[in-house]
Amino acid sequence: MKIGIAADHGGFELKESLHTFLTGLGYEVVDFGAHQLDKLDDYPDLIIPLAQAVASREVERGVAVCGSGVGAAIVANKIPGVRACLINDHFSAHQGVEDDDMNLICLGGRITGNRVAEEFVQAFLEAQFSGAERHKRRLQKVIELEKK
Ligand SMILES: O=C(CO)[C@H](O)[C@H](O)COP(=O)(O)O
Repeated sequence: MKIGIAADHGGFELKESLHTFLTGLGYEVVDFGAHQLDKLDDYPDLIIPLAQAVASREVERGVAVCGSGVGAAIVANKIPGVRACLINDHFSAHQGVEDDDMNLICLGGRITGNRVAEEFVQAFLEAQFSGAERHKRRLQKVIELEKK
């Protein structure tokens, strides 16, 4: 599975750590930056290219990190086809995929420790959309809204 990752300065260290973790698990990782720590980064500059790559399916899923994960989630969800969420618990990391077909996970580099973040990301990547009729029906309503 090809995974895209991106972070601003608030998420840089966690993104670097997750890059190593994901490579170790055998995932192909596409790093959309930042490629060095720059305290003047603007998170949309890093997260939009990642979100576009998720929407176009250049990468199958995305991991976006900023200081809190909030800005990353806000901007990623502006890209049609992206279903991003800030994740701070293990249950939502997999249930967000199983029920809602979440395709981009957002994390707070100033909130979540590296080891816990690894567990969230692994749960996210190993989860699959259930395909249950009720979830498909709800997802379709989200897709219809996006078209308006
Ligand atoms: O979390 C974020 C957005 O949601 C940013 O990483 C955070 O706002 C950056 O703050 P600063 O420029 O003060 O380092």
